[in-house]
Amino acid sequence: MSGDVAAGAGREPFGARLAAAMADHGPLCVGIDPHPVLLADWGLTDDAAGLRTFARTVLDAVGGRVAAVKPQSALFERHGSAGVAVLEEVVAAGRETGTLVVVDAKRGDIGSTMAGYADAYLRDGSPLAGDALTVSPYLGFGSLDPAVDQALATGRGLFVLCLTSNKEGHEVQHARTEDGATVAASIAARAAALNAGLDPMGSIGLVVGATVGDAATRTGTDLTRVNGPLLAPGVGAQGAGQRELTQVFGAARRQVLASSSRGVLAAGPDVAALRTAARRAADEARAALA
Ligand SMILES: O=C(O)c1cc(=O)[nH]c(=O)n1[C@@H]1O[C@H](COP(=O)(O)O)[C@@H](O)[C@H]1O
Repeated sequence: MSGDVAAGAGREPFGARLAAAMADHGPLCVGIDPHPVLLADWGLTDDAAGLRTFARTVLDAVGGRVAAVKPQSALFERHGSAGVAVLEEVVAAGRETGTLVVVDAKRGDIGSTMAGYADAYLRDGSPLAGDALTVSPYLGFGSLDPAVDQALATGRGLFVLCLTSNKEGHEVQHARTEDGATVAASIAARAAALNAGLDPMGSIGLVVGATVGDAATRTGTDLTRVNGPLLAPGVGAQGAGQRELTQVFGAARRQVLASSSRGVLAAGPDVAALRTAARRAADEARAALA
């Protein structure tokens, strides 16, 4: 495994593609999270047909206009194979719009099983393979090796959970490892090693919630050395805004891809209103992270 494996299928590495998309459209990822309550608000049924209309509406509004979209797998899986089939359609349709697709499935397992997830979410030709996948390193960062290898070989990316936006995350992420470093700091250091020397940035990103306050400082997590994208959920519905983005990321802010789901989706189902909400969120993120 190394950080400079050539991208497969002639595709530029994810880190380079994301850097270009963020420069073009602003540092915003719009989450496609079809919560039951949102489906009801939009006048849609809580079934596969409702999911399809919901996701297509979001893509009509923001496809080709934002840096990335992030379908939340759990909310498609709720409907079993019919929901997963819609997720596959969303991945394909999102990629056709030219917007990068981050599949938010937070996968993590022992290495041999992780290879299966890597095939499912990161292999060329797999119907669930977007441009990047969220993964969980809490079975040990090395357990993610199959996903790292597959991502780097196919020009895809990973977002590894590091300092998550939920209030319980500190129980694990602030704990200390055998060498005395915090779990979060050691995860960031492993990502940094994989991204070292890559320009404009590597493809192994981290998830650092915009809600975590000064957790990076308190855990000794040096985000400025990661040289990879920092996905920052928590913007909007979880309470983070421009001030939090600036405070949490400091000197690492140029690597940040702010992520908002309900904060944008609440403007639906009107396509123009969704587009305006996404534009506003992207402009705010750009200003906060400039
Ligand atoms: O990996 C994620 O995207 C993620 C990590 C994290 O620490 N916190 C977090 O909220 N998320 C996801 O980001 C989305 C947040 O949605 P909103 O709170 O509606 O903006 C959900 O799909 C979450 O699962």
